[in-house]
Amino acid sequence: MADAAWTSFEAWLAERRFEHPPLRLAEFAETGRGLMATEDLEVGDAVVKVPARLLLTQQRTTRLFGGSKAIAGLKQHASISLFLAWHAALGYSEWAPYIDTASKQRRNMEADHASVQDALATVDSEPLSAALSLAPSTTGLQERAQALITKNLFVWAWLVVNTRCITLNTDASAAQSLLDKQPRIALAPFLDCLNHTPISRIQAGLDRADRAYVIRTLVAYPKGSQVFINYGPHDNAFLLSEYGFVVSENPYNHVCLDAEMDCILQRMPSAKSILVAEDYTVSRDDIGYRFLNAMRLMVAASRTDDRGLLMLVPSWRKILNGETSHMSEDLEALVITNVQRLLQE
Ligand SMILES: C[S@@+](CC[C@H](N)C(=O)[O-])C[C@H]1O[C@@H](n2cnc3c(N)ncnc32)[C@H](O)[C@@H]1O
Repeated sequence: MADAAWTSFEAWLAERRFEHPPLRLAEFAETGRGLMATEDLEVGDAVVKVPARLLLTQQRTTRLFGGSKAIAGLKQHASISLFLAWHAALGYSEWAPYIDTASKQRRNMEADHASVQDALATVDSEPLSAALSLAPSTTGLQERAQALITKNLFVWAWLVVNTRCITLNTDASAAQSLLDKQPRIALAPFLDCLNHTPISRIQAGLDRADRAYVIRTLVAYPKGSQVFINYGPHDNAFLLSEYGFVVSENPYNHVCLDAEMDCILQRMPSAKSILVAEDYTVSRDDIGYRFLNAMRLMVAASRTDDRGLLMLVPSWRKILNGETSHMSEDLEALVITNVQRLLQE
């Protein structure tokens, strides 16, 4: 794929001593722009190693505003978006070759995915006004930012971050810190040209020895094929709203039955008072655990009165605690019949 923006991006990477594995930008019929292996990749090979110094994190974006505490106080998504919008507006930024490759994707998204309009509706313009009002006016930055950063530009930057950022602290050693801290996000040049497939298997994380964010593939790729990473266990509804695309045969697809269940529960006040009515799902290969257990209680409730149900609740709770698999053979057979009927409807 001959692309002037890509050529200058490659030169930009080389100037920064970023050596990437044998991948190049290419256009693919199914997925659009992505990265192609120019040599065979074996299991365990690095797909990308982004030097830590090139990761666009909130710390870096805060430096743009001279370390202003007010900017550091912004949420990280807003802060990185602001950095991108600001550098895109300047036009002569040292980040321009990277920003140019990222901006190509925006046009794809707008042209191809009506759902992006929904995503735009959810973009909160607050970070922009917060950023602008917080920027120290004595430096003239506030006035310049107000003149240069339009709402459209900021929305573009917001979408770039949304669709291209990685989460840094996902490895096992950071699991504990994830419990009490927000995930730390970053833009990672070059890595963010990799497309998603739910069947790719990867190992990803910060490598202290390499001082880089490293992704290794756990599946082999022959020369000439598209190399994928896995953005996470997302169903198509999530992929569409967050990234603007869907994949066929997505094993994470599921149907939410909350509305149907709520309708049934309206007629069963006693069961409704026991169940938390949400997150009832079924997928192609799996009947959601919450859904199945709710059906067990509802079937039991349909065969008895309120007092009878209260007597049954302890044995139903045993299923929740993993102490038993069902309340009785009879009830379980009825549950299966009811689930089948509901799914056919
Ligand atoms: C991190 S970027 C990947 C590189 C991007 N395709 C590009 O041209 O720069 C994420 C975006 O790529 C596209 N994408 C990723 N995986 C895809 C897939 N399997 N099918 C279609 N589009 C995909 C979507 O537009 C998504 O928002």
